[in-house]
Amino acid sequence: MNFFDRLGERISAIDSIVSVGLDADVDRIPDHLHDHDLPRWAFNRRIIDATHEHAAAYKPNVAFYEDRNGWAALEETIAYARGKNVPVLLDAKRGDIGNTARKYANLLDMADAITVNPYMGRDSLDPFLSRQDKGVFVLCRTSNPGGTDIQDLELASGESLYEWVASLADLWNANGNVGLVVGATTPDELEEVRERVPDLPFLVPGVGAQGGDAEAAATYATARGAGLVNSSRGIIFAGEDAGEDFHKASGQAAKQLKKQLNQYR
Ligand SMILES: O=C(O)c1cc(=O)[nH]c(=O)n1[C@@H]1O[C@H](COP(=O)(O)O)[C@@H](O)[C@H]1O
Repeated sequence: MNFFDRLGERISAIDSIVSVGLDADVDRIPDHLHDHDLPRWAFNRRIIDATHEHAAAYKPNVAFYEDRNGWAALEETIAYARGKNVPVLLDAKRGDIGNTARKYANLLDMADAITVNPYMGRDSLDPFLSRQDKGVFVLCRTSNPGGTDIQDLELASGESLYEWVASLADLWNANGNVGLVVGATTPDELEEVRERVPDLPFLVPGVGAQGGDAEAAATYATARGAGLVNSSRGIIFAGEDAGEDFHKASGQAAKQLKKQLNQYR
């Protein structure tokens, strides 16, 4: 089954478009977990137990696992999340020449979807796009302040680069497996991109810690029954000062975000 059909089923089943970002910053996980062999896995397991009823997807950002023991923690985390029937979107932002991209695309063997960077063009994404059963989220208008530096540049056609990327991604969607990443910190752009590509589901990061617009995020994220609004630090570190009970606050934060977003869907 196509990734977005599976995601749509998950969203309907739990009535939630929340993506829980598993950005397990080793410097912020509670002290008592540092006795474990894989502290990030111990942390994520508790977060998943506390949040899975509200999680349409989990989104581990690989940056938080790219060091010694990180990969083992990531593998355990992904297997556990998928074991709970929650799709896993690997936030890897890959994109390289075709020969290298072929190898990067092997990441999809362990996850349900991935984020990719379109800067190097179509051939750099082909190895991902050809995986018909997996989701491919193309960076379009990112949530960070520097998102304006390149993505907002006006092309000769009068449209901006991020608008052009949205249209290209639509062309690349022959397998029905392409989505876009559009940040919640730029609600006007979210609306514009949604008008331009009515059929592409969005991953909308930037609510919570980055202060993005939850109403706009929920209003524009969904297409073909699928779409995600992600919060990472706002959920997983909600109980940072609660010691051994840290995960309870994360469960509450995920539930709260679900309710907030559901007001606008
Ligand atoms: O691709 C992403 O997920 C992403 C794109 C973007 O434009 N902005 C953005 O914040 N992200 C990721 O989404 C997560 C946001 O984390 P919080 O700010 O803690 O909610 C991080 O993993 C970011 O790398």
